[in-house]
Amino acid sequence: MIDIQSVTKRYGGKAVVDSVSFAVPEGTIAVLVGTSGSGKTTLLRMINQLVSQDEGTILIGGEDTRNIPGHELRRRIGYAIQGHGLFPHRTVAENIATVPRLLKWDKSRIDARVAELLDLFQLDPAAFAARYPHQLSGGQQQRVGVARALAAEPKILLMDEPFGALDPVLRGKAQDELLAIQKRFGTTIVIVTHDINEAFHLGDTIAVMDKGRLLQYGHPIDLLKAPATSFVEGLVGTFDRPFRLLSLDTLAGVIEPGEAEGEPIEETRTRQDALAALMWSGADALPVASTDGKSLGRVRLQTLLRQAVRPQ
Ligand SMILES: Nc1ncnc2c1ncn2[C@@H]1O[C@H](COP(=O)(O)OP(=O)(O)OP(=O)(O)O)[C@@H](O)[C@H]1O
Repeated sequence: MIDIQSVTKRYGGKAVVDSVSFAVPEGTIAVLVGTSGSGKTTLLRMINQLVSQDEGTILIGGEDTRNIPGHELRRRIGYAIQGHGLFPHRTVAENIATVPRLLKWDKSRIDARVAELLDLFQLDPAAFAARYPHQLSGGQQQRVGVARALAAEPKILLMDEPFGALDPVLRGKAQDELLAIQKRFGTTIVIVTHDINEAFHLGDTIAVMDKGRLLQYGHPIDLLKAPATSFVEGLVGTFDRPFRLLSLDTLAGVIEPGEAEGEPIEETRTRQDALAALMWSGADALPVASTDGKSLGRVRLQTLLRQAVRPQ
């Protein structure tokens, strides 16, 4: 658990983070969104004490971060930034091994961890371990950046616009990779993004910042159901709300018995994906299949439309 209590940071007398409080439960993803200059990066960097707060307290697992030496804290907390920040004169393997080496892991453990992470990010160790960052594509560099942040198995991962430089297709893949990794390791993640779609896709909770203040913090459904201010309402998109709502859940829960014509849709896809497929095909029901291709029933347009109504 990361517990941020009334944290303030001032530059030149002006509060750029202004008495912000919220808690991120263990094993969940909190997304920070908001206007440019609203204090998101500053807040993120206070969690690992790259920036020290002027007021307030940040507790990690109940421990006040100011009582933990900065270098130790930053070894315990993974940090990935836009543009990945890889060391240009170190190989991919050496980059990923940075923190395990500082922690004096033995060589065989480091090698095994590097190989595991490269595999996990679908970078063949034989082809990539010995390359230098400039010999990788932007998307590959970004994955190495996240792999490096995860190398010492941190319980907490901070990410500042990690996918900002990726094209939409790679960005979607990187998001899904992150969700899979988070599920596997139970990592607690705080991620800054400008992309509200990314926030809804990744966030168990979303924190909306404006001018240093936290306007709202809650489950994505809370933001849709009861936006705290007109700024939040505008951010979640008045016209997009029903689609966002459908994007939060998979098809499990709306599958009905029966048959339907057409290409089956997998049960792990979102309800928004199913609505799009139904609209595109002009059908009023589609077959649903499990990931291994087993037929599970059908999803009906009418059922999905009922799910898109403003929650009470
Ligand atoms: N070291 C610093 N010295 C002075 N002012 C700073 C410093 N770091 C940040 N600021 C100011 O604090 C405010 C918040 O900056 P921050 O980078 O946290 O915002 P942000 O929400 O992450 O912005 P963006 O989305 O554009 O990255 C900005 O007005 C910025 O100019």
